[in-house]
Amino acid sequence: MGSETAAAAAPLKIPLIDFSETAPLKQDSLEWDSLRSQVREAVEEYGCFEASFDGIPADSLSAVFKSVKELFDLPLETKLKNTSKIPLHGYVGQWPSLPLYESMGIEDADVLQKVEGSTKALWSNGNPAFRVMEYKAARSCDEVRRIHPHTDKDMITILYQNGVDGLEVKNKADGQWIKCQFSRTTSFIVLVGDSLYAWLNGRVHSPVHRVTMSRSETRYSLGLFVVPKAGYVVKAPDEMVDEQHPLLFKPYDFVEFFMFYGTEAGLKSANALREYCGV
Ligand SMILES: O=C(O)CCC(=O)C(=O)O
Ligand SMILES: [Fe+2]
Repeated sequence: MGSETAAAAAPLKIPLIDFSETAPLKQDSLEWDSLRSQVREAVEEYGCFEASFDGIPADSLSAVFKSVKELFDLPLETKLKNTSKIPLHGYVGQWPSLPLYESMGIEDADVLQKVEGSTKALWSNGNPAFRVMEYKAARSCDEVRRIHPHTDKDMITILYQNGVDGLEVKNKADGQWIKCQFSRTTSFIVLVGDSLYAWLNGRVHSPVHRVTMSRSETRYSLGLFVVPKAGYVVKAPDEMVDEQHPLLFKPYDFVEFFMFYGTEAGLKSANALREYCGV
């Protein structure tokens, strides 16, 4: 009885999946099957999971955040040199509704080429975009919203942070906000985006998430956003559509949809993808 009460009161957590022990993975091995089932269950029930992977040297991780801090410490006019017509690519900041938030999307920089090189094998139709984000420390300790609730529009997002928590994911089962406490310094958060949800015709969950912080420490996060290449049409394969899973979205060009998302109507919409091409 006592333990049942304790379990009921325990804060909700997103699933933790450990990729460290099994690297490099052998396809169709027992470990492969077990990880595949864990990932499948996590993306169906939560739309996200914490991926722990200890294969990255600690000095690389600290060097990345040192460079990210230097990047955001640059004068505003320098940061504004990296702008883009595509929403959320290039420099984003100085928004009156999010005064403590800045981000820098890196498209054609050397960093991206390195990222692309190592991910091409995994996502041959993909075009990963890399974005680094800064959430400045607040003067008061009150909870302050740093990013409004939203779903990601891409296929998959992989996030890493500098040890300062803030990401919250809305639980599919009961709508409660789950605070993502990275349980290890070698953890990443993997989130399903709307385009994977559309491509798999609703078989995975694309979770609403936000960033809220009360700590008076600056948070840095790194995001790898896996998006389809320009001109790629996201279309659910026939085998994803049946009586129990009627087609949810008409085929759409990802970049054209993303441009719609960046318009006033797209940003205001509670569900931009449904509004753009819902059946
Ligand atoms: O900084 C984070 O942890 C999340 C950022 C995010 O949700 C986004 O950029 O879409
Ligand atoms: Fe997001």
